[in-house]
Amino acid sequence: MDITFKQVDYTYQADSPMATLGLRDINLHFKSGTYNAIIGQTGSGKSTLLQHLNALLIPTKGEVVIGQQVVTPQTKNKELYDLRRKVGLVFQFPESQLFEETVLKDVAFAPKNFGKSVAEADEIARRALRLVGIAPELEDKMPFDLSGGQMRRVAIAGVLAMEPEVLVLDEPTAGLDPVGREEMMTLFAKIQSERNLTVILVTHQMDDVVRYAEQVVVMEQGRVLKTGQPQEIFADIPWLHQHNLELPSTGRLVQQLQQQGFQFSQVPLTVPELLAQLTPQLKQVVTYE
Ligand SMILES: Nc1ncnc2c1ncn2[C@@H]1O[C@H](COP(=O)(O)OP(=O)(O)OP(=O)(O)O)[C@@H](O)[C@H]1O
Repeated sequence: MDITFKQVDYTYQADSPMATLGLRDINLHFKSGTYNAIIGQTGSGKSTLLQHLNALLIPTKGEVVIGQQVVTPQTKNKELYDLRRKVGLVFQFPESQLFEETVLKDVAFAPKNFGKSVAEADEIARRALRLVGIAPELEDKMPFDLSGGQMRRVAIAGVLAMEPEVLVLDEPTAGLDPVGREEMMTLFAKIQSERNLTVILVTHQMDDVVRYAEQVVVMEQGRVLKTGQPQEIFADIPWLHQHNLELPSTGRLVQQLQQQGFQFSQVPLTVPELLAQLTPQLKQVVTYE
């Protein structure tokens, strides 16, 4: 599903003395089936923007077009039922929202709620559980008897069981160890390609942005500062510093190598790119010595 923001403002507590502008003049396009990342400092508006993707918040000015659905300040809640089914939102620490007495019931809750029979909903739930790597023998356990990583997978299966076309991920690997993070990110990439989903990921992990995102959106103070491919966003190290944005790990290494006199025509974003530029220079050093 294509998603377009047209001149969107969002004001918290509009028409009150406490009014705070959360988003200002957002113009953005997320192409159907692509993997997008949103980055920016704390308070830059990332979560506010995400909540517009399934109309948890609706713009106070402008419009958001999600597939066929146009959401404007006048849109009524009852018009948004279909949209909410098509856009799955994985919040930070989604496991905190598990509530049913068994794993299977928890995952089957959404499809039942959206009108499927019990048998159909259970079948959809089992498919989603297999996709996230939860074995059949865990289906009858209480969610809270599982490990933290398994609970998170169950919560994600609950979102996938809605069979969404768009998957919105708000720091989905927060609190996981490096192995758990890697597994989770690989899982999202697999789901995206298998189900041809549009993915929109908010993260502070720049290595994940470089590895997975086709488009990166940089936010600052409620505005979009820049959009582009990772190569365009991470090419300018002084610009990243100026806006307090982290570098991917290769970027940090490149900085140290530059201080030692090594030169890079463009900032390498992956280890193979780094090696391709570094190896000839290392050979020269060895030759001179
Ligand atoms: N419920 C709220 N009421 C009033 N202001 C809010 C509310 N939620 C967020 N804001 C304000 O809106 C702005 C954008 O906040 P938002 O949470 O979208 O940023 P963020 O980039 O997601 O931050 P973080 O990385 O910490 O999650 C901030 O100035 C914030 O203080």
